[in-house]
Formats: sequence, structure tokens, C-alpha cells
Amino acid sequence: MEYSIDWGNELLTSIRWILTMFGYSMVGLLLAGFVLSRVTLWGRQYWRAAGGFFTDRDTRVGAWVLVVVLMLLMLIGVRLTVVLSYQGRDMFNALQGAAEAMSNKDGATLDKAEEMFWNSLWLFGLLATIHVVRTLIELYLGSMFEIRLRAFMVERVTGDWLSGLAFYRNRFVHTGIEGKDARIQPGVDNPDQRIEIDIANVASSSRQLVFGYGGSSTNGVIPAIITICSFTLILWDLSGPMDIFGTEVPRAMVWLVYLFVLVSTVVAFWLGHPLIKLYFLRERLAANFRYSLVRLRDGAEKVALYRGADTEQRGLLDRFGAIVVNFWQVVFRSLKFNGWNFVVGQASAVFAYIIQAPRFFASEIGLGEMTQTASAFGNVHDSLSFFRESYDAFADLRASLYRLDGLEQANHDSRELPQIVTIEQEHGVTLNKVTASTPDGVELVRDLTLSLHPGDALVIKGRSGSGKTTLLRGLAGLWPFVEGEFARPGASTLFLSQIPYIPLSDLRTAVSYPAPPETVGDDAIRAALERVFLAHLVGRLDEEADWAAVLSPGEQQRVAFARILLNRPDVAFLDEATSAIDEGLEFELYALIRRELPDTVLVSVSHRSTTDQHHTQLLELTGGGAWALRPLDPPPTMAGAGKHSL
Ligand SMILES: Nc1ncnc2c1ncn2[C@@H]1O[C@H](COP(=O)(O)OP(=O)(O)OP(=O)(O)O)[C@@H](O)[C@H]1O
Repeated sequence: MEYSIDWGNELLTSIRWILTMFGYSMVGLLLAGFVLSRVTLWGRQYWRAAGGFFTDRDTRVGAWVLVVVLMLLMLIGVRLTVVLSYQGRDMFNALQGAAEAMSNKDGATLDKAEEMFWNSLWLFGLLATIHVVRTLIELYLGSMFEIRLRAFMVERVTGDWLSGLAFYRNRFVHTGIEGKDARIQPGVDNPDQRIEIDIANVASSSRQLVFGYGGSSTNGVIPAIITICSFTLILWDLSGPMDIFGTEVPRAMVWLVYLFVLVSTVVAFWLGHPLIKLYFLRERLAANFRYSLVRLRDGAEKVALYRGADTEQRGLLDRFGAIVVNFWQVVFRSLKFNGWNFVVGQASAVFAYIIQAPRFFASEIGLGEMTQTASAFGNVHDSLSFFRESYDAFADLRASLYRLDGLEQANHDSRELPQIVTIEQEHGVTLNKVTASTPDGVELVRDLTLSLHPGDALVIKGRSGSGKTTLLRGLAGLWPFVEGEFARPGASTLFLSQIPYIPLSDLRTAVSYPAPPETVGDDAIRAALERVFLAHLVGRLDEEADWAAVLSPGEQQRVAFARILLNRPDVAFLDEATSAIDEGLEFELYALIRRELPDTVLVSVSHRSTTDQHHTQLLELTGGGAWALRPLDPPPTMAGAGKHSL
């Protein structure tokens, strides 16, 4: 009855082992990372999505420090499992020795066995304490790694999405959809899901699939490989020859473990494979259902006015019905998959004992060796199973990478789309041969050429669908189906849509948008609100609300005029900006703008004849790309405000 290893030197041996393995693991990780990021599609996509975290000046030091520390912690974890298996072996051998000493009435051996038993228990206390502390530190640092990687990716992907108007223009690019029924579809679906869920998934998978998670040393690629190697060596030492169908197989235990796991994995994969597709579908169906609920919430007033609740519920239940169908498909498939896994789990609990029993009863090995065999088998089995069990997590990661890459590609492509040539000039606006078309190539405006001087005001008219809004989109750089040149002062050009965008914020931010409120100041905001006849809102600047739902459309349009006063643009484009306001108020607002900003070039789109009086020129889109430009008589209030220039 001897100790299985030299415990006196074990600390040193373990440190040496950890450092050696650290070297191998880091080289392996870097090499595998390099090869995968060159050879595989998902590796390339991963590096594009997350590689910057490890190479950017601001993040790389922290990232690599965390990788190194997590790697060391993970190796300490694997080593602890190995050492604990020897501690267990000593403990059971001590018990067996004690039992034998009792039956032989051998007092000296009994004392030795008792001492060995208590020593191994003290050792267990020490190892268990290190294990708990290590696990907690790993959880903390692993979480830090995950959230830092996620924050980095969110900042990068949102920045990419928002730059160069990609968040708007990516509706005009075509993205392929993965899958059997691959087809081309315009635009990128659910960018919100990609930025929120897919990035979170990539960050947590990076942590879990590489380093493992939650204190188990068998649920990450690196810990799994090292555990398999370590415990295969232990099994190798513990296993003996076995007679299989008349042939003596040396080290039979090791081969049988691998055969057992191989067979169970192949069957499990065959049973579980359809789950990957079902999980993929589950995410999509859930996103669709959530989106329809959000749309109902956003359109609540309109739905309520139409009394559309019953139709809405039918639509919601239809979408939810698809979730239920998918749910049951997952359940039935999981019953088969988990049923097999449970059977394998139960069989694996006794497999090692069955194999070693003949050697135990032949007194070739002791109780300690028997239990260590079981724990070594369990570790090898769990680590090998990791690759099977994490297959769907890996498939999920691949799907997320594919979606993130699709978004980035669409962003890139949308920035490459044609745009009107924009030129800076000191004063006024010049359009040179501007042609705008629909996506189908139907010309809406052809070769439009005009110039406007400071103080000029142009009103654009034409029947519905003639292309007025599209022309403004083209000038704003949103519309890709446009050619020609657009010269305007570089400083500030403001485009106002029919109903202005109101961010979720306090009223101060909503009014000063897009300028940050601190650059404008509360006094100026209050004064602007009073001037656009919104004096009743002056005391509510601090109030946080969904102002788009609180303010009436007419009030929102007055907020847009307040923004013109606050931002003082050189050029302002107004697309039916007074459509929800009565004519009297419209007169006051236009007169206010012309008075306060006499040098601003105004371009309005309007159906109303009452807006004409505030403008100096009329551009009429007459269909098929044709247009006509003519001067308007200035109203008495505007006499001398602008100079005609045709
Ligand atoms: N995203 C789009 N995809 C395809 N066609 C579009 C798109 N946006 C606009 N169009 C088409 O371009 C044409 C011009 O539309 P636009 O909105 O510019 O007309 P409009 O003159 O402003 O109309 P209204 O007076 O009704 O506001 C219409 O036939 C419209 O259907």
C-alpha cells in the first residue's frame, strides 16, 4: 500500500507540467487560428468580425493578457482533475488496505492505512479549495473577456453600419441567403438581431468553445484535447491486456474507450443532426414573432382606429403557430437524441468497472486503481463527447458569423453604390445635369440644371409619384439611382422629411436634433419652441418620453421648424414639411424662417398652392423625366429677400 505518486514533489511537477502545456497550447492555438483563418470560410469570417480585438492598439494588450491568464487557469483546472484522480486512488487504496488489515488483524498496516486515508482527505481539502478559487477567478476573467470582445464588436459593427449611410442604403444591395433554397434578396434582414444576438453569440462562443466554461475542464476545445491526452496516459498505465474473441489485445481498456465513444458519437450525430436546422429556424421564427409584436406596438393607434385587433391577433397567432410546430419538432427530435445520450451516460458509468473487474478480482489492481480507471474513463469520455455535444453550438456560431459577415458585406457594398457627385461651394446651390430614376430604371427627372443663390427659395411640385421625394433623396446622397453634380456650401445642409425623426430622449435632445443639446443651450431651445408656437412645451425640456407618440403630427412638424432655427443651415430641404399644419400656421412658420434666416436657401416639396408665396422659383416635374422651372412673384413680406437666378 504505497502512495500512487510522489506528493512531496507534486507541486513542482504540476508547475512544470502546466508551463510545458501552456507552451504547447499557445503554439497550437496560434497555429490553428492562423490556419483556420486562412483555410476555412468561417475562420476568415471570424477573423474579420473579431480579429481587431486582438490586433487593435486599444484592445490588444488587454485581450492577450486575458487569453494568457485564461489559458493558465484552464491548464490549472485540467491538472487539478488529474491530481484529484490520484488523490482518489490513494484514498480508496487506503480504505482497501484498512479493510484487509482489519481482516488480517494487522495493527501496523491499519495505522498506516488510516494515516494514508486522512492525508489524502487533507489533500482533497487543499485541492478542492484551489479548485473553487480557480473556478471563481476563471468565471470572472472569462466574463471580462466575453464582455470586452462583445463591446469591441458592437462598437465596430454599429460604426460600420452607420458609416456612409449604409444603414439606409443597404436596402439597395443584394445579399445571398444561406441554405438549400439559396436565393438573392434585396436588403439585409434583421440587422438588429445580427448586432444584438449574433455578436453576443460570437463573444460567448469564443470564450466557451476555446477555454471551456463554468469550472469543468472538459467543455472547451483546448481543455478537452489536453484532458484526453492526460487521461489517456493514465488509462494506458492502468489498463492491461484483454482476451477478445481469442486474441489478446494489449492495453484493451484504452481502445475500448475510444471505440465506445466513437460508436456512441456516430449514433448521436445521426440522431441529433436535424436539431441544428430546427434551432436555426427557431431563432428566425422567434425574431419574426417579436418583430410583429413590436410593429403592433408602434402602429397601435392606427390599428386601434381601424379596429384591426382581430386581424392582428390572427396574424400573431399564425406566426406563433409556426413557433409551436417548431417547438414540437425540437421536442420529438430531442427525445431521440437525449434518450440515446442518457443510455450512453448510464452505460459509461459502469463501462470502466466492467472492463477492469476481471483484473480487480484477479488482484492485479486495487480498489484505488479501479476507481481511478472509472474517473479517467469518465474524463476521456466527456472530453471526446465535447466535440459531439458542441456541434450544434459550433453550427450556431457559424450561422452567426455568416449573418454578421453578410451585414458587413452589405454595408461595404452599399457604400460602393453610386451617389450624386457632391461639390462644395461657398454660397448657394447648383444642380448640374441631375438625373434620378426608379430602381427599375424609369427616369423621374432628366438632366435637371439650376442654381439658387443665398436667400432663394424653390418649391418643387408634381403629381403624386412623379419623383419629388426621390429627387431630394438623391441630393441627400441616399438614392443610388442618380447621376449628375450637386454643389452646395459644405457647412450645413438640412434635409427634413414629412414627419421629422424624433429620437427616444428628453425633449431638449429631440428639439435640437441632430445637434447635441449642450451645443445649443436651453435658452435657445426654449426661444425656438416659443417662436414655432410650442410655448406649452417650454417647461418640459427634461421630460423623457416617446415624443413621436406624444406630439401630434402638426406639433412634430413645428419641432422640425425649431430645428431649422437652431441649426441655422445654409440650405434646408423640406419635404411636405407643413402637410399637417393649417394654412395660417404654415404662413407664419415660413415667414419666420425667411425672416430669421434670410440667407438660407430653401427647397420645399409641396402639393399646396399656399406655399408658393414663400418661394422665388417653381420647379415642376411633369412626368417621364421632364421638368419646367419658372420664377414666382415674391409675396409682399418677402420683397427683396432673394434674388432670382435662372
Ligand atoms: N424604395 C423604392 N423602391 C422602388 N421604387 C420606389 C422606391 N421609392 C420610391 N419609388 C418609386 O419612385 C417613384 C417616385 O416616388 P416619390 O416618393 O419620389 O414620389 P413623390 O413625387 O414624392 O410622390 P408623393 O407626392 O406621393 O409624395 C414612385 O413611383 C415610387 O413608387
